[in-house]
Amino acid sequence: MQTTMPDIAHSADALQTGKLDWVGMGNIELPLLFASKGLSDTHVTAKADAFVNLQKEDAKGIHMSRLFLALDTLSCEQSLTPKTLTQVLDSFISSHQDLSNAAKVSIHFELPLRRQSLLSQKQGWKSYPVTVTATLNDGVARIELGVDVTYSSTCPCSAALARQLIQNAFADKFQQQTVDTKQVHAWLGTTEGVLATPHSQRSIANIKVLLASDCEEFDILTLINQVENELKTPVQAAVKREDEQEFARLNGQNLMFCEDAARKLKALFNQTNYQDFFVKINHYESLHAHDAVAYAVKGIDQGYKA
Ligand SMILES: Nc1nc2c(ncn2[C@@H]2O[C@H](COP(=O)(O)OP(=O)(O)OP(=O)(O)O)[C@@H](O)[C@H]2O)c(=O)[nH]1
Repeated sequence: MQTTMPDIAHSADALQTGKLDWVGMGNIELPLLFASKGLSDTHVTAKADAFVNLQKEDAKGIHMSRLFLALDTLSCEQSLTPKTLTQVLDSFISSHQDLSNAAKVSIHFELPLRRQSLLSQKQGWKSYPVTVTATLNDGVARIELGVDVTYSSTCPCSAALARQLIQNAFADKFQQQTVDTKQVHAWLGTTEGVLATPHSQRSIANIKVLLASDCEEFDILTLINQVENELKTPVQAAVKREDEQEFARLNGQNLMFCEDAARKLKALFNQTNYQDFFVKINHYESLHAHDAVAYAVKGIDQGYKA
């Protein structure tokens, strides 16, 4: 004899009634094919958080399996694009008629990209943490793209202090009026000559941009290239000595406090078509045990808050 299975979400009373902002699942394992302009579709091992609101006050709960299965269709039958993401959200809501009128999905993954070395024409893999978040509220979709870009920042204050020590050492060493160029050249090549170096640190820019509402494809490559070209000192993949020397030059010519990095990216994003942007700069100090941090947003009404 076949018995009907209990369906608590439909039949049971809520212990306490009331609306909820978001209900769903976190950390869903989700292999995906990520599609983005200028890249071949890339298999990524993503984790997703999926939610709907619960606006029916006396409903026991939402139907988690319906969210899960909509994401599974995205994983098995489609690639991740703004359009398929919006379809997922549509399906979250259409499968929760009477219960929900808002849906949200957030997908995180590491995107491996081939990156060119600075001078030696070599290439290597570099992985970028990417987050795609989409919401659908009363039929209005909002898609944002987030990425963390790692770079090196050399302290301008430390560089000035180091230069002063070098000047003082030079004055001590070469007290005569005229100096022999060859002798100075050789001396500059010793650790006695350049007796101090400024400190620099691995730094991370957390970027979030709100895509234009008619955006049909992701363009993560342009976003990453824009940020790296602006900061000038991204962490490298393949490095030969000539690349390392160029990296040292770029660091010396692009000294920056966290304020400088935040202002540069703010100026950059103010010239783009993104509806809104959020920047958090983290300089993981090597001078201090704490971090230097700066935030910047576009500053529009109802937009990102710092
Ligand atoms: N709503 C809700 N479901 C949960 C929770 N934890 C686990 N689940 C389980 O998620 C499972 C899937 O729920 P449903 O989507 O309603 O499953 P179903 O009734 O087989 O699917 P439908 O026939 O489409 O309604 C159920 O077995 C729930 O017990 C929770 O905290 N809230």
